[in-house]
Amino acid sequence: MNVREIPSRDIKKYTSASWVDTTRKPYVYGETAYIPVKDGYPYSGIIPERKRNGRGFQKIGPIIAFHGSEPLDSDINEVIRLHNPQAVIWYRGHNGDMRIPDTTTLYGVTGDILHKESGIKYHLDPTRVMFSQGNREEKKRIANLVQPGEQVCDMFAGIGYFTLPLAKAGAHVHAIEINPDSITYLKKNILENKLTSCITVTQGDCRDNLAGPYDRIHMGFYEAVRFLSIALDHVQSGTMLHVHSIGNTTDKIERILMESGYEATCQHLAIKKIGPGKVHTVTDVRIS
Ligand SMILES: C[S@+](CC[C@H](N)C(=O)[O-])C[C@H]1O[C@@H](n2cnc3c(N)ncnc32)[C@H](O)[C@@H]1O
Repeated sequence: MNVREIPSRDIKKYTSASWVDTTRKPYVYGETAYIPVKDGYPYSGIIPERKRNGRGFQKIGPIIAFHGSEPLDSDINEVIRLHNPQAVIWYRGHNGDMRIPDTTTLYGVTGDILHKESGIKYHLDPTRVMFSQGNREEKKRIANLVQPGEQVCDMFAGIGYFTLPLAKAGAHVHAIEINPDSITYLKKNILENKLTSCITVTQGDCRDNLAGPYDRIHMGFYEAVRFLSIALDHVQSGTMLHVHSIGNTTDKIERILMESGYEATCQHLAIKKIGPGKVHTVTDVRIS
């Protein structure tokens, strides 16, 4: 398929251009989009037609990560040919509450890399700390909700996945993280994005380090519901909590709110599919 390579952020600008072949879908990998070009129009490259059952992968900076079952040699060779990555890794899953990746390097050399997303720079080593591109839209949604000067707590801050977009949107963020490796990247990313004046970092268990009341509490952890009653000790009227889960846990959340004596409104949203029949979700809880 003939394509033109453009920055992904510009994709909407080209939807009605005369040269775009709208019968085919563009490929979007991180910051780059490959737009299918109609016959007879100039193109900048050729990529194979998307295979119906082709392997999906994530591009984290210059590293390509396959998730799920072990990729075939043909999958690996194809991504090397098309994307010339620094390394290709197989991400089998992650371990424990710190979400430490379980990976095998299939090609090249891994290490600290720079990944850019929505104008934010993230330093990380994807074999040491997790990164999910599927949360990109959720980061934008949350950042759009922020009012300048808000006091926000990010209870599971990691390397700054949500902390950095929240701070860039004008919040003051208390970022709590238990994994020392993630803390190292978090501090580096705060400096890199020039957000030192609006983020306070605490290394440790969020259950021991909350210091509310906060205007917003971000709980970006699939088991966030387990931490809800502790978070509720740090809210005030109007506080918004974003409680992540797998599947719909709104009933559980409403029960905890009731038992803790809080009135609130809940809105449940899907973020991404994470496996057969498994959806990563968020419930927005607004305390009355
Ligand atoms: C952002 S990742 C979660 C990604 C995904 N939503 C999930 O649940 O797998 C969660 C982060 O929370 C951190 N974490 C886990 N338990 C914690 C705790 N009790 N206090 C502070 N941070 C914690 C982990 O080290 C990890 O960096």
